[in-house]
Parts: sequence; C-alpha cells; structure tokens
Amino acid sequence: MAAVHHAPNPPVIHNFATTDALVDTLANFLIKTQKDAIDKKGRFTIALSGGSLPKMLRGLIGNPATKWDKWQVFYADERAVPLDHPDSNHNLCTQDLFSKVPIPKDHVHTIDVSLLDDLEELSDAYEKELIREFAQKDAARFPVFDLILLGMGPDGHTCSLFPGHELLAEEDRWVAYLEDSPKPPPKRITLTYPVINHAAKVIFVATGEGKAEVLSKVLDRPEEGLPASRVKPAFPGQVYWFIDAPAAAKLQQQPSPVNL
Ligand SMILES: O=C1O[C@H](COP(=O)(O)O)[C@@H](O)[C@H](O)[C@H]1O
Repeated sequence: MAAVHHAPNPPVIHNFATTDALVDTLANFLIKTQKDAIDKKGRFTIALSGGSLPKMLRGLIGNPATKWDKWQVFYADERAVPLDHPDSNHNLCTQDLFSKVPIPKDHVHTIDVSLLDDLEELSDAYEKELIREFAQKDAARFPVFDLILLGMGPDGHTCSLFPGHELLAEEDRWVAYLEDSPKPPPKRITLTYPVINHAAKVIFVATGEGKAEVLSKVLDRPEEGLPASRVKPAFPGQVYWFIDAPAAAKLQQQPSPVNL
C-alpha cells in the first residue's frame, strides 16, 4: 500500500498585547508540553536558543509545575567560545534561567570546550551527545525533540542558519558548523533542518518592532525562503509563533490577540 504523505501543518500564530502576557502563556505551554512528554516517556527533551529567547523563559522560574529533573536540554545553536564567554548561548541561558532553577547540571548538554580549535570535531562531538540521548531511546534516523525553542534575527536567520548559506541545504548531519557567520562571533555550531523539522513542536518567539519587517516576509511571503520560513516540522509536528503587537505590526494576516 502506498504511504500517505501529509503536508506540514501551517504555522499557528499567537499574538500577545504585552510581553508579560507572552511570557506567561509560553511558560504554561512549556509546562503542558513537558507534562505530556513525561507522562509518555518519563523525560522531556528540549533545545534552546540564545539571543533574546532566554529572558522569555522567566515564567518558569519558581514555577513548581516545572519538573527540572526530567528535562534534557540541548542548544539549538552555540557559539564556539568558552562557556562563560559573554557570546556563549549557554552563558546567557545560565544567567537568565539555569542559575535560578534546580536543574541537574548534567541535564544541560553543553559543547565540549576542549575542542574549540577544531569546529569539525566540536560539531561531531555535539552530534554524538545527541546520539547518546536519542538514538537508542527513539531509534530514529533523526532525533525527535519534544520541543525546540527558536529565535529569529532581523535578517530572518534562525539557529545559526543564515540567508544564502550553504548549511541551508544540509540533509544528513544532525549538527553542523560554520566559520563564516555574518553575525559575530563567526565560529558556531548549529542544529540542521532535518533535526529541526523532525521535532514534535517548534516555537519561535519574536518580539519588538525590530522584528516586524522580517516577520512579515517570513510569514506572509514564505516563498522567499528565508531561513525561518524553512522551519516546517513534518506532520504531525507543529510550528508555533509567539509574537507581540510591535512584531506583528506589518503582518498582512493579522492574527487575533490571544485572550488570557
Ligand atoms: O545569533 C543568534 O541569533 C538568534 C536570534 O537572536 P535574537 O537576539 O534576535 O533573538 C538566536 O536565536 C540564536 O540562538 C543566536 O545564536
């Protein structure tokens, strides 16, 4: 019998009147997703981004419903710098979140900083870290994260996948490296589209007027192929956009504000 292929689900857009409303709803959404994953498999796998995203997770701090000992956290992308460097996504997540919650240290999967001089080895090692977590447990060709949390730069990049970059075409690797990021620092590693697009859920968070122009390109004109538009998790996966009113200002399709 021929296999039935479903088209990816269209993005679900949540537009919030205020950033605080977005933060609260995002925390509730994460807790619900975490609970479903733990009920099913006893653990919750999540990938986090850097940039403006970690601050948006403040609704989890002090929230007793967050089962930190069940979380396995990876980075959607990371800069090839020491873990306490101001450019490190791990450093940012630690300052904004992990230093304030009781997550076991070994549940936060960082890059191996002994390999910073060789990006190929650094990305291979991070891929192996993912394989250790996912391959035997899920027996999948690509890992299936319960949730990947992404940001989007004003140029439409997400993770460290930049417009026009050759890594947009990567089909095999789980983790890839680049030495020519147009946004500093130049040396980074990143999850690839096959991994992002196998996730059960992906949430983009985009706030502020600086994201308005690019958000309209990504959501109203996805055919332009900006990196954020290429995030289309395979069915039954779902991509969500959590945006605020300033970021939504230039959208043609005006999503209704979320009622709280
Ligand atoms: O360089 C990066 O940028 C993106 C977007 O950052 P934002 O500050 O505009 O939200 C971020 O998602 C990614 O993790 C980071 O390495």
